[in-house]
Amino acid sequence: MIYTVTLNPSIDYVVQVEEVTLGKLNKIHTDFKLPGGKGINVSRILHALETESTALGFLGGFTGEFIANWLKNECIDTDFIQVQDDTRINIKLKSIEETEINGRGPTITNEEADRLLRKLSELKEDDVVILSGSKPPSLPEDFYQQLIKRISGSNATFVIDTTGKDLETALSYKPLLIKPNTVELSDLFNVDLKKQEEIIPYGKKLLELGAEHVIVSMAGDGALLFTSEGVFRGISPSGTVKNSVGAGDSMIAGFIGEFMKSKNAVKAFKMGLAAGSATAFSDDLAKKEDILSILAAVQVEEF
Ligand SMILES: Nc1ncnc2c1ncn2[C@@H]1O[C@H](COP(=O)(O)OP(=O)(O)OP(=O)(O)O)[C@@H](O)[C@H]1O
Ligand SMILES: O=P(O)(O)OC[C@@]1(O)O[C@H](CO)[C@@H](O)[C@@H]1O
Repeated sequence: MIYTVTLNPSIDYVVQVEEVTLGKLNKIHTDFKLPGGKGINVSRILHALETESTALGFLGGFTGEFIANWLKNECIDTDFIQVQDDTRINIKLKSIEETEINGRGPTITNEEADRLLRKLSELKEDDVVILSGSKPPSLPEDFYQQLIKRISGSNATFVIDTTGKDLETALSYKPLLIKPNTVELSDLFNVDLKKQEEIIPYGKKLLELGAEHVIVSMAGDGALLFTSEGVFRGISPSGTVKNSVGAGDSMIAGFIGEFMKSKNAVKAFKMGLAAGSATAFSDDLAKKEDILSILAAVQVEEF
């Protein structure tokens, strides 16, 4: 079974404003609301690709209800811990450039946090848990580590898509996949990585530190896959970018959905690249037909 964990879900409030002027009244051209949060996005793409998962994490208030209803309508299995405080609203402002304003997230009480920890003590060996996104600040600093210990204690595997210390600490527990983007990788090693050649030694280092597969995503420039078999470069197909929010989550879902079936990392990487680009070319997350039509155009070569 695949589980996704979103500690800090959101309503993504997507607003289009022709030109934003700070300090003035700006009128919205179009707007819409989507369920957001990285693990939830992964569950939605997995479902689009006909791989079922259960979405876990914390949801609260009217905003949490919006997300729960949306996922129910999409027939996605969920088992969220209900919290007292409201789930956050993240603003995705589309203008000449894309600007994101993300909330800090609700207060999670110790009792609510414990309920999630207990849930993750009941896993089976062949379960995979995808841990994605930021933590609300009220959770303990080492909360991801506490979750990973439970997962590893059940001999289940995990994927982690987060940043900084949480990502660094997770490596020694041998994640099946990590997917930093270029900025996140640069931050992790306190360097400024720009070219693909510069990224290679750091991707390899992440394998040495414990990750089984590493994808370094580079938005429109594609991605690099690092495995014990070698390093592979994936080229993104070109298209009209509508919304890059969730492209990284789609890439993880594409990879894991395919890897769970074939155990073939290069084949899974191709599906990840297709799902990432298909989402970048869609208003919401990609649909199955968009992903499959892009898959044929995805190119992967050994680096
Ligand atoms: N502009 C684009 N054109 C084509 N493909 C894209 C574009 N942006 C993203 N993708 C695809 O999606 C993958 C993941 O995108 P990106 O590197 O932006 O991840 P991310 O930073 O984790 O994104 P996010 O946090 O917005 O979900 C890329 O490696 C690429 O395959
Ligand atoms: O604050 P986090 O958890 O790092 O990121 C949250 C978020 O920006 O990530 C998703 C896209 O990847 C969005 O749906 C959501 O708003």
